[in-house]
Amino acid sequence: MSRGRGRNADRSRSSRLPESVATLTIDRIAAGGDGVGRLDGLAVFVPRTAPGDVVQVAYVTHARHARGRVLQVLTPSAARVEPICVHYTQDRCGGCQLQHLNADAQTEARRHIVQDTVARIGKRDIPLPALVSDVAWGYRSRLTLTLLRRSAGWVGGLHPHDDPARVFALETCHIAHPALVSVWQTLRPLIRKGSPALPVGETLRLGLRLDESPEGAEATAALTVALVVEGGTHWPDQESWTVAARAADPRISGVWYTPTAPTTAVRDTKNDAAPAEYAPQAREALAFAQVNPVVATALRDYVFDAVGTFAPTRVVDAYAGSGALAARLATAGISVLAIEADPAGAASAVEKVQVAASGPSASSRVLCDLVERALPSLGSGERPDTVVLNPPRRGVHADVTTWLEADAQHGLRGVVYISCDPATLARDLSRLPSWQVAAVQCFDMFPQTAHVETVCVLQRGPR
Ligand SMILES: C[S@@+](CC[C@H](N)C(=O)[O-])C[C@H]1O[C@@H](n2cnc3c(N)ncnc32)[C@H](O)[C@@H]1O
Repeated sequence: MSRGRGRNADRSRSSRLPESVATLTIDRIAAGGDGVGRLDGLAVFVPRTAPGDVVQVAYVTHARHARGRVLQVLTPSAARVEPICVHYTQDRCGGCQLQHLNADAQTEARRHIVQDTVARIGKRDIPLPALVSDVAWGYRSRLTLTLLRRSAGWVGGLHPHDDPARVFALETCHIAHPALVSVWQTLRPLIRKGSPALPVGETLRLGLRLDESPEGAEATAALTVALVVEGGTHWPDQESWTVAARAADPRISGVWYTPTAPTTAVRDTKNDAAPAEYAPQAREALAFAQVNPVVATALRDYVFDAVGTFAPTRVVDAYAGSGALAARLATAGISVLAIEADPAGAASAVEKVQVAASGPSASSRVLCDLVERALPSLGSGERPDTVVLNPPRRGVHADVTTWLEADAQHGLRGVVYISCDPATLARDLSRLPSWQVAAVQCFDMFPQTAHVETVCVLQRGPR
């Protein structure tokens, strides 16, 4: 996250600073997906390069590193392949970072990103993690586009990696499920025309989300797609727009609208204090379904087994989403406390856990609260022996790591941390000196990108 902000700040500074030109060899892929080479010890980050490339670059030096752009590939790496998406080359689409690398090179890049980041930020040495992979294309069950108002109508698309203020018109996306792409192609004329009107505003986000996991669906033709429109102040024409959209494509199951800056009040179930404010980022409420359902199933199995290694009787499932793991643990006879801040997610978790809990897991329950507030206020009889953490990209609040470190938690035997951002995982590990990494495994949830999902199993002991 911080690296993303850093890159944007670098980008705007770079546009004002003079460039130098040099030839360099790319050694590795850094977190974020840029290739890195060295010039007299100075690390130069160059997007869209491959380990082994010899490139001529124009670069700008910042405090402790430099950022470059390729002028010419002098000797291409053997790991290079021709990207299959026209937007990757023609529009420099920022959605994928590694389409120009073959599958093996992508796998190595993601494994090393995790290992290097944990060493650099977390100050821990871990073995090079294995990566569980499945399909490389058409895997995304969600597609989020930016809509920009034009003099007449709207343009909808994604941002170039080197110009986040610009939006190019998206025609296709090879990592999104074909049903999403096909619904988007049907919707484009309606959006371009701007009638019926979209919400009142200049910039909107449009999310397309498969209602059902493609695994479970008989065929792509049977899939339906929910639309989530975000931004603007209000949407007087929502009803007529919805009618027009569904007439254009009957696969659209519904249209949800959230004006700019959604904020949800979180009920303090403990002491009835004034509700805390919880602002779901990037509409986390609608993100319960994993982006890549096939790999998500492998990940859930791994997490379930990892929890089992601690022979738990009482588990906290923190950042529980809609409660799939909590319900599975309760079905296995484990008493679970699921904590989820989003009221819609928590409500869905309540339904699942109620059905699953019986016998030894009958005391299972769901708390709609912030994890950083709920954990420190657990009573002594409620303390878990195992904790699952599955936070959003920003990682866990410092109060959570403080709680995991506290002496009072000595009954706690294991932590299973699921992370979609190696940098925040590494930061959180650096705050957990009394926990050692017992196992680490990566999941290829986002092929063609530099993103990777990591599960880190922690047990008590010197690091
Ligand atoms: C990465 S998702 C994980 C969801 C779920 N465990 C799963 O596997 O699908 C993170 C979840 O944490 C919730 N969340 C974010 N910040 C939170 C906080 N501070 N306290 C409690 N829940 C939070 C989000 O609403 C979201 O459901």
